[in-house]
Amino acid sequence: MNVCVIGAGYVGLTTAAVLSDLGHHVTCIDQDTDKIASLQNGSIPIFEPDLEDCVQKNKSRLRFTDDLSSGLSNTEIIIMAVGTPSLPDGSSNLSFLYKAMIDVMDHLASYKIIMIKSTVPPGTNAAILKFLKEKGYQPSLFDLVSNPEFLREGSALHDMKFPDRIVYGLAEENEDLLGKLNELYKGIEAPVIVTNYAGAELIKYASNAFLAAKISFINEVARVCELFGADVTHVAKGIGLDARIGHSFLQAGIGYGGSCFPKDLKALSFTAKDNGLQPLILDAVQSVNATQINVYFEKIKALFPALSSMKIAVLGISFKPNTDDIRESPAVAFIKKLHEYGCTVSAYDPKAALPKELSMVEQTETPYEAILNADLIVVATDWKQIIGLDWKQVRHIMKGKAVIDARNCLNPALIRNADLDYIGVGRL
Ligand SMILES: NC(=O)c1ccc[n+]([C@@H]2O[C@H](COP(=O)([O-])OP(=O)(O)OC[C@H]3O[C@@H](n4cnc5c(N)ncnc54)[C@H](O)[C@@H]3O)[C@@H](O)[C@H]2O)c1
Ligand SMILES: O=c1ccn([C@@H]2O[C@H](COP(=O)(O)OP(=O)(O)O[C@H]3O[C@H](CO)[C@@H](O)[C@H](O)[C@H]3O)[C@@H](O)[C@H]2O)c(=O)[nH]1
Repeated sequence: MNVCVIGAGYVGLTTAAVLSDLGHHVTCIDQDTDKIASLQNGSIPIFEPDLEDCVQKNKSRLRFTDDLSSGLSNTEIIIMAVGTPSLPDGSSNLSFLYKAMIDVMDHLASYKIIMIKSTVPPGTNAAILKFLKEKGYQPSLFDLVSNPEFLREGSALHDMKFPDRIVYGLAEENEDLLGKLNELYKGIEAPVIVTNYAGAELIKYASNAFLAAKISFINEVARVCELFGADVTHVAKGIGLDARIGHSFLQAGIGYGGSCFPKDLKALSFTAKDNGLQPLILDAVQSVNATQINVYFEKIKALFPALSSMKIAVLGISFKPNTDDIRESPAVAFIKKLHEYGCTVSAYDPKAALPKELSMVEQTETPYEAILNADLIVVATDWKQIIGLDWKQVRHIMKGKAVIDARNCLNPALIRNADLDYIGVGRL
């Protein structure tokens, strides 16, 4: 099939790469001319494992352009993967999506399937359909499908090739349309859920909210563990063995970040309130997350009264391992907090860079440079390169002895064996 993907971000690029790998001819369009120029030169603007290889492998079927009209010709399916970031009030900024929809509709000369892969609050697909009809675009020229995406950064290609489910939200039952959609994803084995627009939109939001709830739950349990001298990793293992609960998303730490959970929780909460419902659990999940960094910070302050005059090595900048994405990264928030408190911070990450607003903070090429003469270390992102450091060497070059495991990713015995002090939250 000929497919067009609008938006060359994490989701757009992954979608384009995977669909071309399935044998489709894909045009990926972005309004960011620099991004497109770099893609046309074979350079992938983000770090995502396997993405570059997949793009390279399928380059005969994959094209990047900023020219919508050339990109849309001969296309059967158009996939919207533009950003839907938070507005200051917590609602979703849908302006990129509306603009992209209008641009596409203005170029439509024959029937197309338009799929919205961007994450949008319940009610959005129906509102867009109504908006397009009111604008006078011919309903016979297009079908609008909600097709939320569940990939994780750091394992995006794998997640899209082996999804837990494929979800289609439709305006009404339509066997021909479903046939085309199944052709698009032919080669991907997954249960297919067909529902209405709001159902599809809510499957996406409820999934993210549930996963975020598991994280905030275990983070709150870690705080309780701290009171009673229990190890939260033992508790997580113990509860996770109950098949009804499961082990995943029970790693306590400095909280969830990234481009999705924070914004999607805010947007779902906003949408509920906007429609007269007080979302008690969603708000509690966010409150625990928003205060989790403070829990670590207060603990460090209590242990080290001279904190503000100390040199601190923060290992990890990205919001999670295997990505260079720093959107809503708890590591970045931690670095900011330490810097504002007066500490001298030296940060390291295998792939991510500090944001411009923290340009006064030193970022080193290697973890050992950051650690050199540090009074204490904060492990803020659980990269395997950081977990696997030579901790005896670390002890040798740092000034102090304390290692704060803000991701519960280290083996305390290994750290203590290196004559270092292991400090977690809810850890023995
Ligand atoms: N990042 C993830 O892990 C992930 C996973 C699942 C779903 N999502 C959802 O997918 C959507 C995209 O997320 P992302 O992380 O890829 O975003 P992103 O910010 O990385 O990329 C969005 C891209 O869209 C482009 N764009 C914006 N308006 C455009 C227009 N009118 N025409 C052409 N291009 C335009 C931007 O230039 C940008 O390159 C969001 O709704 C997000 O919530 C993201
Ligand atoms: O036990 C855990 C698991 C995760 N996290 C943190 O939670 C955040 C999100 O992690 P993850 O879900 O792995 O990353 P994302 O790439 O943001 O993916 C989420 O958000 C995407 C965008 O909506 C969805 O598509 C995915 O299904 C969903 O997992 C990160 O800061 C992690 O460090 C924890 O603190 N503890």
